[in-house]
Amino acid sequence: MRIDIITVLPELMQSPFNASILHRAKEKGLVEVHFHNLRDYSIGNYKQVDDYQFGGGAGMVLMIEPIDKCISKLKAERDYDEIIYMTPDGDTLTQGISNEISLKENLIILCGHYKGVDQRVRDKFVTREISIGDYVLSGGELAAAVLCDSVIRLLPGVLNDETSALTDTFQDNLLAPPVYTRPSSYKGMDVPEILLSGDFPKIEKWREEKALERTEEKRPDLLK
Ligand SMILES: C[S@@+](CC[C@H](N)C(=O)[O-])C[C@H]1O[C@@H](n2cnc3c(N)ncnc32)[C@H](O)[C@@H]1O
Repeated sequence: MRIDIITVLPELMQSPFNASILHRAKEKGLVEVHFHNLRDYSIGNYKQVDDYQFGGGAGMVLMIEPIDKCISKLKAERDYDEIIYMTPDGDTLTQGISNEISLKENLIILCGHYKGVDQRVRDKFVTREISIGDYVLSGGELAAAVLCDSVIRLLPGVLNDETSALTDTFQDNLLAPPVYTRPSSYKGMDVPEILLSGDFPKIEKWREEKALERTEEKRPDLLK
């Protein structure tokens, strides 16, 4: 998979991609992530990427021309499956959306800033709009990092044991069951005996029951 991220703050994006699973995925050549500084496509003597909004009002708007220049350059080099705009009024990110996007090959992710991007960018270039929740961030960078993390960990070969992602919360519309590790007893708190039994069919059944119990208790909406 290749991901091209367009941003006015590429420096904000470095660290999430240089640690842990995302870093490993890049090292293994399973994903390529490229950052494009929108300021490299700025226009005019003042190297502008944003301007006041028509009609007045507080907050600058990212202009269409630098974004058009950047996207056109990328599209001239390869085909993209999706051009995603991170925005609080997009579809709320779910595991299902991440699963679906993990099957794509080439993605552009556009990060907004200030009041967002000129609406014509959304009308003309963007194929999908994604929000990471009902709150407003200062820019799309952290949201893009969240989307990328949730997608990249699903790519074959990224996790040491691929079945791990399949047993995570939200896969199968269930929350994950509780997990424990050593020691089996700590200050009077014992790990459920079944997990120490070595009886894997029974352990599997116990996990299914606990996943269902937890979902009924915390997220009954998922069961509907
Ligand atoms: C300050 S916000 C702009 C909010 C916009 N004026 C509005 O009310 O919808 C700046 C940028 O942050 C990003 N952003 C903010 N909240 C987000 C969220 N919940 N999910 C995804 N992106 C978000 C978007 O790229 C947005 O263009």
